[in-house]
Amino acid sequence: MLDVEITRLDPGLPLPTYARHDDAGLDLHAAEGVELAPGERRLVATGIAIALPPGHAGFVHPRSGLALRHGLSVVNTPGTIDAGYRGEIKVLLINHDLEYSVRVARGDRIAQLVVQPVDHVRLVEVDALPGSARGAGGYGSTGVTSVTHEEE
Ligand SMILES: O=c1ccn([C@H]2C[C@H](O)[C@@H](COP(=O)(O)OP(=O)(O)OP(=O)(O)O)O2)c(=O)[nH]1
Ligand SMILES: [Mg+2]
Repeated sequence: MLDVEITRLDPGLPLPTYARHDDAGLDLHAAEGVELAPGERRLVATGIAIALPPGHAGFVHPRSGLALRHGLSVVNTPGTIDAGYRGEIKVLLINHDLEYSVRVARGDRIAQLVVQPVDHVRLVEVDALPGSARGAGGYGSTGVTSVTHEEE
């Protein structure tokens, strides 16, 4: 278990917690109530600031239940929290629903923060890269699926 220092910029909110003990993400609370019209995005405060240890980063992920039920997600998913960042963690919410507004109340758990170790790499420039089975293949190179879209 890694200790991460946190300050509450909004003492009226509970600290983020893992909803279940082996969950990957700490649920982040909204520090303000907001209403998002269809397609609207809004930067929402969480009332906390943290000091991640060097060699780590935090990633702000959407919550699947809110995405499924309301189309509520994170624009820049996952948002990146740098180890050196001491400002307030904010969540860039977006309402993907085409019809309905989404209302978020202060205190709602709007997103989840996953803390992970991250490597720094030293880039070594070469004339040619080593071969691999995949090579430059991508974008469905391993086969097609039965997924379709409606033709105009
Ligand atoms: O969802 C997010 C994403 C970022 N941040 C904060 C923490 C992060 O360390 C800082 C910068 O984020 P990022 O590097 O993604 O933004 P940028 O556009 O590259 O800005 P900068 O030039 O400040 O790095 O903003 C958040 O609070 N929430
Ligand atoms: Mg940046």
